[in-house]
Amino acid sequence: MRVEQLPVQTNTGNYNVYIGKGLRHQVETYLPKQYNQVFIITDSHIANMYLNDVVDSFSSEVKVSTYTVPAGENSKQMDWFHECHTYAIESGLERSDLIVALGGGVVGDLAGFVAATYMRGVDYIQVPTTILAHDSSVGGKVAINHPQGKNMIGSFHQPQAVIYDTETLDTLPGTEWRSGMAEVIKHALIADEEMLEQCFDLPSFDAISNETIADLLKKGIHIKASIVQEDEKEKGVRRYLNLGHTLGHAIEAESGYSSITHGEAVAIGIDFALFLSAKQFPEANLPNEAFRKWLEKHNYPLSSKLEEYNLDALMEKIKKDKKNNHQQIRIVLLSSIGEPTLVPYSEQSLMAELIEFRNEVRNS
Ligand SMILES: NC(=O)c1ccc[n+]([C@@H]2O[C@H](COP(=O)([O-])OP(=O)(O)OC[C@H]3O[C@@H](n4cnc5c(N)ncnc54)[C@H](O)[C@@H]3O)[C@@H](O)[C@H]2O)c1
Ligand SMILES: O=C(O)C(=O)C[C@@H](O)[C@H](O)[C@H](O)COP(=O)(O)O
Ligand SMILES: [Zn+2]
Repeated sequence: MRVEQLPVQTNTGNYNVYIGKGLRHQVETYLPKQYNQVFIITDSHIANMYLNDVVDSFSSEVKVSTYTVPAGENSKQMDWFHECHTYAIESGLERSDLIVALGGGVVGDLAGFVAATYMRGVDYIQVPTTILAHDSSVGGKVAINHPQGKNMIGSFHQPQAVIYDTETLDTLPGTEWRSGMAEVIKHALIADEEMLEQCFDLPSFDAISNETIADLLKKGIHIKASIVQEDEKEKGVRRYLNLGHTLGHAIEAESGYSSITHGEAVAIGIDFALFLSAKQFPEANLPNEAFRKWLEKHNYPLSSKLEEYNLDALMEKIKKDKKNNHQQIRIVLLSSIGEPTLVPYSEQSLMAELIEFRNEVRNS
């Protein structure tokens, strides 16, 4: 079995992303140092499938405790964050110990934020189990949601390692493939035209070979790591990783973090960003038609979802987006494939665009 190692170097820490089959059985082997105690945070779906494997991967000298939150985005909130802290204290977790985030982006963001704050910060590792987590496990953004906005309470806290067992993807449901592939194609759109063509040419997600998905995940991780290395705390180019997220996050918050996945919401947001990009950069050769076809081919919700939301309510959420500056809304657009840029909009002009976009989707 081939294990690949992708380095990530940031101002606050360097670490490796290990990617290969069966790595959940060897988690301890890939840790950069020894820990006396580890505290594994996971969710109720993953606990049934992979928790025992990860627990068993530690030698008997290491004390292992585990905590399981309900599966789903609603665990990325204050009550569960507090519960994790309570259980960590009761388990006797010390400052020199390790937190393990075993799961998708929800567990990764929650457990990462627990690690960033427990005793003012302890080490943690990411053990991702979803396609989407090729994005969330790298780069150190950790957070929980607020009813008024996505990831509103959080920190930057880099993991000590990312140990990505691609075998776990065998059990991932179709909806979660769809969610994760939206972040894969996002990485392609902002940085790699060849990868974008590869995404457009994919067969249905359940027919993608192990080699192809591993290749796409590595390309996505490489793009993400390069951007994070240049701008760890999102003062500049890291904002480009937010392509599709201005509208995407507003949709998620409006849905009460329940009826749509992160990636599906981001996919709608990317479609909107491409719509705006074509107007801002009329000379550019943008893949709007190909992207829309890709959404249709893979059954992403678009028109049905857009009809569900009140545009004024979405705008209220957009006005709280973290990229905004001096009350000005700023959206990531593409001036061409691989050339993202941040474009300011007034509330009025963006509302006019949202209305036009919804009409365009209705008529398409
Ligand atoms: N920190 C970042 O940089 C970053 C980047 C992208 C997304 N995110 C965040 O990630 C979250 C979404 O992550 P996600 O899409 O992984 O969702 P998730 O963690 O909720 O996982 C999706 C679902 O799949 C289940 N699951 C996970 N792995 C499985 C497996 N191998 N087999 C079967 N079922 C499995 C989970 O139990 C859950 O029900 C959002 O909160 C988003 O904001 C963070
Ligand atoms: O890592 C980043 O930076 C990203 O923007 C990646 C996004 O895919 C991810 O959803 C992230 O959590 C969004 O961060 P936020 O700061 O917009 O909440
Ligand atoms: Zn995202």
